[in-house]
Amino acid sequence: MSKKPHSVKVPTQYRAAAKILKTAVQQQKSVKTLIFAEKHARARSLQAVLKKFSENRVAVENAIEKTGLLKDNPSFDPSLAKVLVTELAFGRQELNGESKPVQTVRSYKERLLKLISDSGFQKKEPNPRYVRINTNLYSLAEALEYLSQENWRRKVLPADTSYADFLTAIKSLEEDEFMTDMHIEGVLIFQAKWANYWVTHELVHSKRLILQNKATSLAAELLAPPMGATVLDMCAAPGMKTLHLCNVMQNKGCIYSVEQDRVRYKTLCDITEQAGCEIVKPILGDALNLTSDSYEDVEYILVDPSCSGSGMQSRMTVCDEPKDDSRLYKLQGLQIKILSHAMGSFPNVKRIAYCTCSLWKEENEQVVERCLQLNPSYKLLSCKKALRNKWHNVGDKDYPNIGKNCLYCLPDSDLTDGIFLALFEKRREDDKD
Ligand SMILES: C[S@@+](CC[C@H](N)C(=O)[O-])C[C@H]1O[C@@H](n2cnc3c(N)ncnc32)[C@H](O)[C@@H]1O
Repeated sequence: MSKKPHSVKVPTQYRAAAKILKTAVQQQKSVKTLIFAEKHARARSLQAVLKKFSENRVAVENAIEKTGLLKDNPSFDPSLAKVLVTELAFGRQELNGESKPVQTVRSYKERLLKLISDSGFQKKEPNPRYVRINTNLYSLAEALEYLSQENWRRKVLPADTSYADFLTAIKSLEEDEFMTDMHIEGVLIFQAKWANYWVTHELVHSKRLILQNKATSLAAELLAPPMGATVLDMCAAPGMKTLHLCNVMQNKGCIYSVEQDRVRYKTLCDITEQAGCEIVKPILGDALNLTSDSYEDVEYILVDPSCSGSGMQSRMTVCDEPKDDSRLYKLQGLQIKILSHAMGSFPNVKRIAYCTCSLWKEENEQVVERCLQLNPSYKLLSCKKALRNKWHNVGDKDYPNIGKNCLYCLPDSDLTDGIFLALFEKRREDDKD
């Protein structure tokens, strides 16, 4: 009796990507976390194809539906179809092997590509690559000297440039050009095409340069603790803002950096040590348990609590993400608890910065509103004024006296990740408002 021939297997890489996609959609899990857990030798190529799918999801899903690929082939795994069509249209533009699913997608190639090009689908231009100088280890002068030696051209704008003109200048950066940021000293801006170039750069490995989005660098910039100050970072890991605070304070003073998650605490310790932070005291524990007995000297506090992350541009969205009210409600409760604890527990505090990488009002304006009600000894400062009015996006005007003082970074208009920021100051006895 003749043996049934073995069917040709789908290459592991496509199967692994499809499995991740399926789990991410069905279990609402983060693609990045799933890739990390996969321990697949080719994590990079998995990441590449899934990122391409996330960027071109509408076009891929539309083309699959209109060609009838899944209807004609009912046993075809829809996640695998999405991976293969993405690779064919937006990735390597060819498929490996002779497995049945690969052959099927190849047979639809012309129709798929025509539908995608006819749809006029325009991929959103990615935002620029921001690189921040870690002044613990490297100076602005050294960085500029290095870039000039490497033939990068610095695009310099006049000192009175408006914010709108600054944004236009970023959009028209040439391939070999870079700019320095108009709000945060030591933030360098490159075309998005250099994103991966910097990931593997020696200056980044040695922590002299830090890959940190401009939006998240605004928190330490606006809190602005002076040299020698005592600062409490209540939600600190992995430590990006602790490190920036350390730079703002020129590595002089004291930063208590609190993190409750043991694994993330270890990362916080490693990063701050490698980055040359001499004033950081990492603390493993719940920030809600800190009392003024041990932290009476705290003058400045950063509150950057866990949030929905809805503003993060590096997240890979692989399906429609409806607003999850019950999750937001829980997060809001924790955010109010932590910010209110910051306001109520430390007698010598002068300023507090609250930030989230969420664009939901529930985690932003509503938290600020509630904490001001609970802690009337604090008032809001205008973030826009602190940026010399060179800013466009503020909070929602439906929150009187709150919205206008808060700040949003919005991906499409500010060319950054999406974040929210509020800055509080302790009232003096004679303060009216
Ligand atoms: C948004 S992340 C902070 C990012 C960090 N500020 C940075 O810039 O790298 C929030 C962190 O706060 C931690 N966290 C949440 N609630 C906490 C609490 N009550 N006490 C201490 N850490 C907390 C979480 O484990 C998480 O690592």
